Amino acid sequence: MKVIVSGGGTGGHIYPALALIKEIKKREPNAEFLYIGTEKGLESTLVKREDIPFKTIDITGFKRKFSLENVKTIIRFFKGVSRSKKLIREFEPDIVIGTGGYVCGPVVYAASKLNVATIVHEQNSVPGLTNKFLSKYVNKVAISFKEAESFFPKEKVVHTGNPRATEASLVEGRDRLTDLGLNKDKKTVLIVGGSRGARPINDAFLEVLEVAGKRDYQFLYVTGEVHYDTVMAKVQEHGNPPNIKIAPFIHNMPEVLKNVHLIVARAGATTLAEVTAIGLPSILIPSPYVTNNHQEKNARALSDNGAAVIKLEKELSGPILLKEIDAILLNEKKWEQMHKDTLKLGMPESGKLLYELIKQLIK
Ligand SMILES: CC(=O)N[C@H]1[C@@H](OP(=O)(O)OP(=O)(O)OC[C@H]2O[C@@H](n3ccc(=O)[nH]c3=O)[C@H](O)[C@@H]2O)O[C@H](CO)[C@@H](O)[C@@H]1O
Repeated sequence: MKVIVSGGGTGGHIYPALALIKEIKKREPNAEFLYIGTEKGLESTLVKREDIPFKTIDITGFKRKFSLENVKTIIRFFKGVSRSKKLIREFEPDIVIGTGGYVCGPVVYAASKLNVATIVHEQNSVPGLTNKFLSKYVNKVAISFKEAESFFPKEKVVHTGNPRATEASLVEGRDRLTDLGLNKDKKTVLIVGGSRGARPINDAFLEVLEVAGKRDYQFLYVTGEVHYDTVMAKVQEHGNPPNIKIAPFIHNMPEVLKNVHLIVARAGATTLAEVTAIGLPSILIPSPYVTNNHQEKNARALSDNGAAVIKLEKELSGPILLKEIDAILLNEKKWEQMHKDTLKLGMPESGKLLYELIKQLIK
């Protein structure tokens, strides 16, 4: 099988693509892949770490308001389509799969025009602009939340879930805490603001750093690459508590998720696919800066089922965050209930479902 995958910008679009590649490789070791991304996006770092051929196109996002930038974006889009057609003709894929982010727009569109089988994978409960546009041209739309169904042509929608759920559920639970300077026998809270970090979450936690430093449990605090130096400076000022370890970014996050007891995070859809796959209780602070407030809707799908506690950014403060962490981590019964309710929402079979959809289209 020959597959082109395209998705990028942030981890939430890239990791599902990488997880899908892993899933196909597991079943068809001779399968060949080409990943198309942008040079500037996070995908250029993440995909290059894997042994996957990577090519780029030059494209920017579309602004919702009218602007001169949008005219340039349209020109870049058509240039991207023509470069994508070239790459597709050279590689001769059986299928082209887009996992969101604006880079997959020209790639998947070009494939549909060349009559190559196409799928877009939507991670969120409310789709982004690119996937909505592409849904008119593709053969199938694979969704992760049932709530996304109504945004797409009904006959094309298949509820596969997010292949990263499979990766998270299958990963070995080797001890990553010791590697990170933590105690593997203590309860651990992971604080992470999505693939690029989130300043409001960082600020809230920094407010209570000294109190948190006296807790019996410990923290793995992932700041995001761009915020790392600022946070580190503040942590040093507060005496660098030994039960709090700071990292800018974590590679192979599913391994770490298996080692922690609670996650405080944004409500990015791929993170949620991972936590539900393994039943990890969460405190979610949806980003209010995303299209159609989709993170809050992602988060509600969990909290409405007892799987997560939501704190909106406007009601977030350090003491409130620590109180919510205590309420879950120090109450076995509550933790157990959240664990069970979270697990019920998981779709660890997602990788297989998406693989089967691909096979159906290319047979
Ligand atoms: C600001 C923005 O537009 N965010 C969107 C973006 O978020 P973002 O890229 O933050 O998406 P997610 O939270 O869904 O996924 C992050 C991914 O990165 C991984 N990870 C994260 C931190 C780290 O240190 N190491 C690591 O590997 C996580 O395990 C996960 O696999 O894509 C998501 C999926 O479409 C959307 O739901 C989000 O709304």
